[in-house]
Amino acid sequence: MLKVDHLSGGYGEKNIVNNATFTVNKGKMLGILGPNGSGKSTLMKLMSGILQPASGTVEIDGKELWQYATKELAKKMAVLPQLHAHAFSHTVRETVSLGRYPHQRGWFSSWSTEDEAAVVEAMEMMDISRYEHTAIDHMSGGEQQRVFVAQALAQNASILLLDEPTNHLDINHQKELLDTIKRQAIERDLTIVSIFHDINLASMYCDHLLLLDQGGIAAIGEPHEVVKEKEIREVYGTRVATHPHPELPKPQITLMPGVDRQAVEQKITKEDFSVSSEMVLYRSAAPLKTVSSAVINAGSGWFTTFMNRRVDENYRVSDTVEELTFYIEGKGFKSTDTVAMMTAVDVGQVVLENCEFEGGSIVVAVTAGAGNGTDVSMTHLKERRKKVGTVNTWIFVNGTLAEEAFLQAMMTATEAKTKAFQEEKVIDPFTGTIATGTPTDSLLVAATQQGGNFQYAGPISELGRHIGKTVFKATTEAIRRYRNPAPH
Ligand SMILES: Nc1ncnc2c1ncn2[C@@H]1O[C@H](COP(=O)(O)OP(=O)(O)OP(=O)(O)O)[C@@H](O)[C@H]1O
Repeated sequence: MLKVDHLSGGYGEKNIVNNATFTVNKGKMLGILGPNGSGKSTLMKLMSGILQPASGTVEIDGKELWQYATKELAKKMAVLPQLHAHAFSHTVRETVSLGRYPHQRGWFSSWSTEDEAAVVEAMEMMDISRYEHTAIDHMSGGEQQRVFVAQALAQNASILLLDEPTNHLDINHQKELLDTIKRQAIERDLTIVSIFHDINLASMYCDHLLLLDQGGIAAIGEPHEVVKEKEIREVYGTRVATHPHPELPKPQITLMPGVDRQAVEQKITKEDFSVSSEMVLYRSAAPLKTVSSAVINAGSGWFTTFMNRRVDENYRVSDTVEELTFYIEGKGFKSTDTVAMMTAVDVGQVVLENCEFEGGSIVVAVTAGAGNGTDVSMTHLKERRKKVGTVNTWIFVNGTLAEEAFLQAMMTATEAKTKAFQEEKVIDPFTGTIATGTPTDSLLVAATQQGGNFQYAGPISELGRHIGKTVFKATTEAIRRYRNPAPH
């Protein structure tokens, strides 16, 4: 265990680090974050004993740093300093072997099988064995960095202090290095303290984070307690947005540029939509912020092309995404910039509605098939397919939506669709009750993110009221057209 208690110090009279108190337990990894000059390296130097503290203590396993003899301390603690352009002419193997010095009695006179095994293992872990005989001044910055990490690992200390270990490394080597270090922490119960400039990497790999601001601890805790928009903005002086990592319960940040988005001013109306027997298509002049359950590019993103494609009733392919991607590209659109849905319903019967209101307007497009009407409260049957039936609903908003407004718009639209099914008395053929939708319905909300601000889109908000009313109207009309198609 590493314990830092009321630690202050710096260079000469002036303290750079002020009153730092924290502990790092065995098997845990602490990330130190902070802007340039905030004192991260100085704190590390105080922790490793390179600098004498002005006050406070650093304890390893209950004993203060100064009570350890140099070699004894080196067996306990390995340090990876910030890498500078030094021109060593040692080979990789020689450099890594230097990590074994605390285990030597005389210089290399007592090279043991244990020393050899530690060096070989460290070189393998850092993927540098093939450069074993290369002089490190002939290697790239990233390769050199891996050599020095291998040297620290070869030391076999229970505490690792790392100053920007991912400096110079490409994304794959950053990941490989941090995976290795993290695995070491878990398997060998190592205590790791590492300085990071990359907040996202630190959040992903560290158990705890410490945010330094002008030598003082501005925040300490689990990543979700430290990586917060307000804290990061205050300490780094830059605007960020936080969002969850897709696979891990760790927050990530995205920088917000100081330069505004160069958006083309536009107002979407239903007259901009093209309808053919093959598809309903809308192409926007500028990317629209979109949330959808489409087949291609579901989830959230920014897109300019929106497609509702008609497929044959007997359309069956093994990979729908691949087939639809191919179709989109074949039509001359970019699949990375297109949100696409499919339906077996006659898309020529699409209902398009404009709705103007205070501060904005919306366009709603609905294609509906009611042959597979499903009562969601009674869906106990597995195979339900009867006839053609999918409701694809698009809502385009001329306005700026907050995150919650996107989700509320989807809820409001779903309720409006269900009400339309009720109004049109669409029956679930398997249960005989009124259907609430179909099993394959899709929904899309896209906004220009210009003009009026809409924080909410629930049923009593200005935007929600109009979404509810317009989606209900368009869906009832689409169901009527499905039942009683108008000639083209
Ligand atoms: N050897 C030194 N002698 C005197 N002052 C120093 C020395 N090293 C650093 N400083 C000062 O201490 C302050 C903190 O430096 P430190 O290197 O700890 O910051 P850091 O957070 O690691 O920065 P960076 O992100 O740029 O690496 C700086 O203002 C710096 O000028």
